[in-house]
Amino acid sequence: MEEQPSLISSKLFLKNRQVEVALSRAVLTWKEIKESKNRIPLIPQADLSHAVPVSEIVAVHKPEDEDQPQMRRTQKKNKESSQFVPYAFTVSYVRRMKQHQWQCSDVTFLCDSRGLCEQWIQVTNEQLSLLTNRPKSLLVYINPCGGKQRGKRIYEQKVAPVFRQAGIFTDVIVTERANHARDHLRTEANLDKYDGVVCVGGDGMFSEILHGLVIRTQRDHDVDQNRPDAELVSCLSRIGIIPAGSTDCICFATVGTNDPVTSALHIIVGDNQPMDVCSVHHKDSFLRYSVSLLGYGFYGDLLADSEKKRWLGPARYDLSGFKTFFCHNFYEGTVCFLPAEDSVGHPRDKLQCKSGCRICQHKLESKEKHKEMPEEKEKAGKDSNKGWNVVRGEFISVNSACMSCSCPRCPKGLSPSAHLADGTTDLILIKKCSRMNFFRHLFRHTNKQDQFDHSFVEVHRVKKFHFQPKVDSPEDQSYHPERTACGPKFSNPKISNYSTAVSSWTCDGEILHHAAIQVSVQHQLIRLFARGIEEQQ
Ligand SMILES: Nc1ncnc2c1ncn2[C@@H]1O[C@H](COP(=O)(O)OP(=O)(O)OP(=O)(O)O)[C@@H](O)[C@H]1O
Repeated sequence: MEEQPSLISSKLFLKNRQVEVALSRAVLTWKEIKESKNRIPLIPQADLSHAVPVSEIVAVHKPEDEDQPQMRRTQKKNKESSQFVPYAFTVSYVRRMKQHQWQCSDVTFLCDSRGLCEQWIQVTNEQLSLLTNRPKSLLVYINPCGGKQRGKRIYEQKVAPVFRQAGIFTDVIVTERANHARDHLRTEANLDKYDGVVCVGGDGMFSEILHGLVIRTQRDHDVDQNRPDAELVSCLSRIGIIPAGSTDCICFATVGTNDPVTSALHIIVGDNQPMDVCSVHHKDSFLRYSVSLLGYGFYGDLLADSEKKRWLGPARYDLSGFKTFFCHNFYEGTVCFLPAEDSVGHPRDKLQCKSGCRICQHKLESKEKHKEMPEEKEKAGKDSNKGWNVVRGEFISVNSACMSCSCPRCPKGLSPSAHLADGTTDLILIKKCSRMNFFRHLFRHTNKQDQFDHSFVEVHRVKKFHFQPKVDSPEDQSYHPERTACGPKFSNPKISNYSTAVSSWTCDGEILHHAAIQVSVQHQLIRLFARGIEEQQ
């Protein structure tokens, strides 16, 4: 990397040691200076040098600005060692720990003049003020009932102090009922006042924020969400997720860990991770948005059962998982899908979506090119019935993973190579097989073997898909699939007990009331305060 000129550099003290400290536009560095025994000039010790990118500095302040106990301890220590250098300033910065965890670390430098100390604070603050991607004010929604009901405590004890330190203004709303956050965002929230929205809770709470923001944006732009082919308008506000739920799958897949302080720091440094969203329709009416798992059959049954056991807390997923596995139901239906032919990736290519993902980037570039060629777009529109594939059969599970869906329970995820922002979803079809074979498939989610390498599993990277169960559920009775674009005709045998013939869809943990659905991927509809999973350093 090209070395940039220093904006300020001085010999300061760090604890009892003399250090050479320098700040450039890009990086703050400090190196210990040691006098060698034979008194040749001062020699910097490379192994004692540190470099912090300016973009990862949280704040700079005088130690007495701080009200935290940790800071008071630092001050006390400094007093003991600073009889000769009484002025100090502290730089708080992001420090990478193991497993993608970030911590806010402090380093306090001692100077022998007040003027020098103030100059350092001023020059560093000037550089921080140039980082325009950082949020200055945030609207925070806390679900006090999610996960182990610790959302409020997590926010107050771990997150609010770091936001305060970074000088972020916050308005906090503790929700009083389900859908409080969604309704507030949809109708009342003055979004112009904020640089982003923070969700303290689990995936269900995130889904509320997602719906509130997306619905509000479409309404503000007069977009009819009931039209499955409507081109939706991307949301301007970024969303930050402070994990405080039971699974926190979306936080884990976009940050790499479920740690509230790590998430708070990603918000402070103003990270920006675009994300695809699936819109789900039944006939011509909008049902829901999804960013992670849409699952019919196994996962739909599992979620429906676990909802009845909410009182069990996170353990409900294990219990319902066992029960659903032993029931071993399968469901007849037809899946039509439009493959993502322009995608450079494939669900089995083992190319994981990481920070700065090349595949998501490629898609964005080709979208920009496409925008410049309206006649091609028109042609594509006219041919919208072309290219659809049809699979009929009995399925244990039909899943669509818009992201890897990795979580602490399943670190590889349902589709390890799915991408956050490439405009596609991975459609996984698990056809009828023995219970033992299904177990083998599930077990491969926990080891290095390819979970898609079975004769009864198909996986496709798609832009759109439709599902029609063989038997209509009561909610679907008025649906006429003969009229859909991909046009397969379905018989409707009179089976009186539909509950054994039709499963339900789970859509990011919520149960849908229709089994016949149409799904479209909306490319980069939202943005998160995250950067995707970084390569381990
Ligand atoms: N004040 C509230 N009272 C009751 N329910 C609420 C309240 N605020 C939000 N909710 C609802 O609680 C549901 C569950 O919340 P959340 O997602 O935060 O936790 P979880 O379900 O335990 O975690 P996960 O979704 O990660 O498994 C959400 O669907 C949300 O709509």
